[in-house]
Amino acid sequence: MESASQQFDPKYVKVQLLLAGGHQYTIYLKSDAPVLHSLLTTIVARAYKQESASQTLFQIPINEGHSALCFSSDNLVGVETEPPIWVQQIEEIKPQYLDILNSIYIQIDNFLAPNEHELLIKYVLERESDFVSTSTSTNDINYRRSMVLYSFPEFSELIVKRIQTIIPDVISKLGLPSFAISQIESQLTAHNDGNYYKIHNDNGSPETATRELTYVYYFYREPKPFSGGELLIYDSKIENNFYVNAESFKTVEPRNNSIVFFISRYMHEVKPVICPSKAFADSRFTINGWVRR
Ligand SMILES: O=C(O)CCC(=O)C(=O)O
Ligand SMILES: [Fe+2]
Repeated sequence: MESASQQFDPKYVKVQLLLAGGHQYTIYLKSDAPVLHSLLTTIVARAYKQESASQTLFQIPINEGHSALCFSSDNLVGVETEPPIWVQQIEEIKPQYLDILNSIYIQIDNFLAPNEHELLIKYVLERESDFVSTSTSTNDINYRRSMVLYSFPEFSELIVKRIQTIIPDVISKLGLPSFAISQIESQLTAHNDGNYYKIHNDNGSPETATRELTYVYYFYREPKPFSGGELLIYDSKIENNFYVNAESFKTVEPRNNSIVFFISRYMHEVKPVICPSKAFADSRFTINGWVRR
């Protein structure tokens, strides 16, 4: 920290500190002074929201050492330097990725006993004619292609009861605060060759707003008669105070006799199913639904 007379010495840099609240201080620092380096790295770290941006205390002697300027690094808004010092941009860290909220899901294998799983497959194969084409709330015909069975009381009761026993554990594993469950809905779907469900969430309308959790139980005949049909669960980010999907996602394999739970607000999609036989019996079947608060 040097006197104003040194401002013309090329080894010195005139540094104007811009602090929160509109305060400004002008100091002169040697171009290789560690504190100058710290001031600049604080600005860089904060611009990129790095961990190293955690608070530090600057204590800078001024007035030839007769006074001290102390401030916390989080009050440092900017640094003006003369001659200009350009800080190298950090190319590989893109700030927006740091704000991504990672989606989490739970997948539990062997959810039903082998005999229950077998009976369920037999049950759906006998009810092919009761299946109807799915639709979406927007009635966009290109948004979703699959078949659905709305009434299957024997198995919906079984699944709902099983879910009730594990739901407190699932809620805590997903990091959600516990909530009182008002209802568990269920439907039975079949995705055959070329079927899909484009990106959507499950609680975006007034009628679905109380859905907290989505579950999907997968079942099909072995050997696996189709490929594709993965469930993609997108990570989120907040844009203009709204949750929107990020580009990144988790890929869920629809494993036979497994059940998946995730937060209904997450955006998700079902990739197209490839089922060479095109036989209904070879479909990717699910019992899926929603846990409402
Ligand atoms: O079949 C799946 O994997 C998910 C289905 C789904 O997202 C839905 O029915 O809302
Ligand atoms: Fe969904």
